[in-house]
Order: sequence, then C-alpha cells, then structure tokens
Amino acid sequence: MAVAELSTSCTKTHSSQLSLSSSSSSRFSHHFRRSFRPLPTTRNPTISCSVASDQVQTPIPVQAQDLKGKSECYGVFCLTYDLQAEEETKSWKKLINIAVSGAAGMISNHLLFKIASGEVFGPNQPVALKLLGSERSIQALEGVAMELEDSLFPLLREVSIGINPYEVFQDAEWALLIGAKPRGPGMERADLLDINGQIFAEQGKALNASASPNVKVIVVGNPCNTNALICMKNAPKIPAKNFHALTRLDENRAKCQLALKAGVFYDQVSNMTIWGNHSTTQVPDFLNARIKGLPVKEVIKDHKWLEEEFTEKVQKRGGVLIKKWGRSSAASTAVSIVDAIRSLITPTPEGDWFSSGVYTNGNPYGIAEDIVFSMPCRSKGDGDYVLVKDVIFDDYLLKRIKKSEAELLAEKRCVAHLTGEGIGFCDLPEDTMLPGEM
Ligand SMILES: NC(=O)C1=CN([C@@H]2O[C@H](COP(=O)(O)OP(=O)(O)OC[C@H]3O[C@@H](n4cnc5c(N)ncnc54)[C@H](OP(=O)(O)O)[C@@H]3O)[C@@H](O)[C@H]2O)C=CC1
Ligand SMILES: O=C([O-])CC(=O)C(=O)O
Repeated sequence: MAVAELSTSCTKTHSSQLSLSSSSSSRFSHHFRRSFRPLPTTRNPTISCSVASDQVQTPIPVQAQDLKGKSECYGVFCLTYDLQAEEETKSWKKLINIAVSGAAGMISNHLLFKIASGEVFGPNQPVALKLLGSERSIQALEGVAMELEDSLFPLLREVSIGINPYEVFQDAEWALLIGAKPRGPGMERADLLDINGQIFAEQGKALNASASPNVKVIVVGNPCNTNALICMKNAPKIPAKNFHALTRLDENRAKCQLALKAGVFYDQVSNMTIWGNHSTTQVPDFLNARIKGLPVKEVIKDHKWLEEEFTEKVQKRGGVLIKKWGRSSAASTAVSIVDAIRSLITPTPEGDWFSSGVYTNGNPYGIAEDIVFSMPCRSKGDGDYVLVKDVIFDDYLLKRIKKSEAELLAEKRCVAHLTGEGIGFCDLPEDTMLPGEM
C-alpha cells in the first residue's frame, strides 16, 4: 500500500500530551495502525493521522539541527493512520525494531533497502528502522531516509534517525553495527583497535541501557571480532551469545572459490567454516567443507592449491576488490549480512552449517576462551545457534587456527582498557591486515 494513496485526517498534539507509549511494537500488534514515534520535544508538534477523509497532512520533516542527541521519526514515517480493510486481514507479525549504525555508509546503502523490502525478515514481517549517524553524516542520513520514503515499501512502518546511540537503540531487537572509522594510510592496527574500540564500547553501553534485553547484535565495522568483544563486555545485561562478528562474507567468498576450481555452481558447496579472525589470518576450512556432499579434497585433488592459493585468495579477496573498485566490498557485504541474519531466523538445512564470529566460552574445539572467534554454527531458526561438534582437524588446520587465535588474544590485550580488564597493552604478533588491506 502506498502512503500517498491514503486519504488521511490529522490532529496535532504536543508530544507531552500523547497517550501512545514508546513501545511501537505493542501498539502495532493491537491496532494494526501505521505506527509512529512521538517527537520527543515540544519544539515541533507531533502529527497523528487516521484514515477518514481525503485530506493528507504533511508531516513535519526532521531537520539536522533538531537532532542533537535525539532520535526522531522521519518525514512520512511520523504519520499514523488506520490500515485499509484489505491490509487488516493480512497475517502480519508484530513489528520488529532494527537499529543500524553507519547508516549513511556504503554497506548500509544496500542493506537498508533489502531489509525494508522484506527480503531479510520475510514478507509478513513489518519493520522499524532506527538509523544511527553522527554530526558528520546527519545530512546524508536524511538523504537515506528520503530515499526510503520514496521507495514506498509496504513493510517499512517506521524510520527514525539520530546521532545518540542511547536514543536510537531504544527497544532494538536487532542491532547491525556497521559504522567504524576506516584504516587510513600509515595507520597501525593498534590505533584502529583503539579508535574503533571506543565507538563499540560506547555502543555496547547504549545497547545495555536501551535495547531489548535479547537484542541480537551483528558487528560489521572492523576489526569486527574485537569490536564485537568490546561491545559485548560493555553490555553485561545482554547474553554474550547474542553477539556476532560478521565472517559470512568470508564464507561466501570461500564457497565461490571452491566452486570455481571444482567447476560446479556455488550452491553445491556446503559445510564451509571460516575459523578465527576477520583478517588475513582467517582460516577457510577445506578439510570439513563439502562439494556435492563429498569432502573437498576428494573433488579437488590439487591439495597444494587448497593450502596455498585458495587460502590466500579468500584471506585477501577484499584487498583485491579494493584495488579494482577503489573502495571496499559494500554490496556483497550487505548480502552477507542478510545471509547471516537469515541463518539465525531460519532452520539450518540438515547436515549443513554456517560461520559466524561468536563468543568462545564453552567451545568444544579447545579454542581459547573469552574471545570472539569465527566457528561453525547451526540454528533452529529462533535467533539462537549451537556450535557444530562433528568437525575434524589436522595439523595444517590446527596450526592456522592457532595463528588466528594468537592474533585475537593479542588484540584483546590491546583493548583491555575498553573491556574493563586493566590497561591496554599492544604486542600484536605482526601488523596483520584486514581482508581489505594489502
Ligand atoms: N566484516 C566484514 O565482512 C566487512 C566489514 N567492513 C567494514 O564495515 C565498515 C563500514 O564499511 P562501509 O559502509 O563500506 O564504510 P563507509 O565509509 O561507507 O561508512 C562507514 C561509516 O562509519 C562511520 N564512522 C564512524 N566513525 C567514523 C570515523 N571516526 N571516521 C569516519 N567514519 C566513521 C561513518 O558514519 P557516521 O559518521 O554516521 O558515524 C560512515 O558512514 C568498515 O569498518 C569496514 O571495514 C567492510 C566490508 C566487510
Ligand atoms: O577491510 C575492509 O574494510 C573490507 C573488508 O573487511 C573485507 O573486504 O572483507
């Protein structure tokens, strides 16, 4: 249903007089109304509308200067109105709140439109997008919100934008943390860990204070494993299991390379684990992966290629792409975020698994505890996961896993000041790269 098709009558009230609660999801489930967030200041009157006449009231759009520390509904998403009769009969689920940081960045520019279209959470799942930007990006964020308005997505029921994570993360059930400072020329990995770590410490605190207690958090901004650890440590109320570092792009890249070498379409490659850090120490596991249900080593006999070329290709794929494109992977990263979410909300196919950077406590592989490490996971589709037990190791795999583990342990020591575990001390084994760096 296009918003413009509605005939609407509106009344203006001041936000202090509104009886609507800030929990839009409960409102939504009761009334099947287009929901809205009341403007939290009395500067602008809030407009509430219901379908009654042929008048349409123009909502007051949020202006950049209004957004100091506030998260506010944007433009048409400030309207509320009754759904048309045929919409009310739809079996839509309860609205879910999805917070996205770095929302004006390149990855988000692909991701937000996929979420709003229903491609991620399904055709019966209305969504509210809560977009986090900064003073630097607020104009661009308004541009993003305008494009979302103009897309007329029926499932997109709310959009709010803001620069204060405590406001933006309010009641979030998913937090997709994409915003981070890119590593510039001459910048040490240690500096990046500190600068971005501070962003994720702050966002962890904000999630702890404001988000839904069972919020699922996917950290994309690099260095994503250690950022996820920092975020988790600053959010003690949220279960540690709910934090993920995105390694799904690496899994997808590895599947593509194996398919290419074996001469099969990539849907024939399964059981692909990425172990470890989203860096050039990551380990794409060709020992446990399968092609057409067979062990990779039975299909690809060139084991030297697997150990040397394949592994390095996956580890450095992002960097090769940057050289071609002049910027890092954005569309394929957005696709992999969609894959990562869908893997948690749909049951994993029998016998298969997916990779995610998750908290190591209690892992069955002997990997050091208290880090975020990419490992093989399965889900029942309830947002949760279990680690896969039946994987095998050989000396090659173990040696590589140890290297990535050592790197993550060193990164953890480096950010001790951000996890509440003392003074940060950086003795990184070598200045390893993000996949996008060469
Ligand atoms: N895990 C993975 O597989 C992958 C991870 N990445 C990582 O995702 C992140 C985002 O990538 P992408 O969307 O392409 O990047 P962009 O540069 O397009 O956007 C990044 C956003 O980060 C925010 N940001 C936060 N702090 C700073 C800062 N100090 N300086 C500059 N920008 C800052 C900016 O938004 P604002 O001003 O609103 O805060 C900016 O819009 C990067 O860290 C990248 O390395 C990329 C590809 C794959
Ligand atoms: O280094 C980057 O920003 C890009 C990245 O993570 C990747 O391509 O895997």
